[in-house]
Amino acid sequence: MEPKNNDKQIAGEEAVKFIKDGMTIGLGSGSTVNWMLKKLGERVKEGLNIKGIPSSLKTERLANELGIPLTDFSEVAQLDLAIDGADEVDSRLNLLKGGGGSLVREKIVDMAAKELIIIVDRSKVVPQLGAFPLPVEVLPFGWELTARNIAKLGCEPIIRKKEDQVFVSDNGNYILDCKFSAIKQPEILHEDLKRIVGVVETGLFIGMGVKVIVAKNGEIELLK
Ligand SMILES: O=C[C@H](O)[C@H](O)[C@H](O)COP(=O)(O)O
Repeated sequence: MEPKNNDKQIAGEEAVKFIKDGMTIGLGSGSTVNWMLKKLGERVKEGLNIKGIPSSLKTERLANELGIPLTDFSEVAQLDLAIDGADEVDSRLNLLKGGGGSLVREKIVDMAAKELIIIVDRSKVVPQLGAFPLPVEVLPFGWELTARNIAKLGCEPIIRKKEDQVFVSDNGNYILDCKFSAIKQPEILHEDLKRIVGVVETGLFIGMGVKVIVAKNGEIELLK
């Protein structure tokens, strides 16, 4: 059996086949996207003419190292394509994202794209979202109160930490990882969370009409 990392690489590299000359591309975040960026960097060196908008500072750094030209929303109103990873994909192709803490910028970038391709290994495909704790980005001010209000929706929010320090997102905010027993109605949960003052965005990406490239044991499957 191929190691899982290889499947991330296979899914990432497959997505680059959808990138055409002249496109403006949303560049997602995470380890699977990093494989896509490496392949895209090679294509750019060979002469492919594209511009990307990164969805995180990490992606921006890697894209710069790889020589991928970048732009931003002061110059671009709509992206031709966005390519992003996910932590879970359900049977209706709803997504749970934000394991790396990049959910807000990812949602802005992904929603600005005419087409969104999600790249995952098979372990991310689940019948129902929610085994992975749902990342919710919140304002630092009063985050404890925001967390108590979120808890009323049926979860125990945990403040995300990195090396014993509170994790701070690219936007200067905190992330609450919210473990619900199951997320049966993601649309409703997303709306309920967004009504809580202090919540910036949730990691639920619902009904975005995505194509999903799934790699399993070296084989590719396309879900849409
Ligand atoms: O905030 C991070 C993003 O939503 C990632 O796209 C997601 O966590 C998947 O990451 P990976 O490809 O590393 O599993």
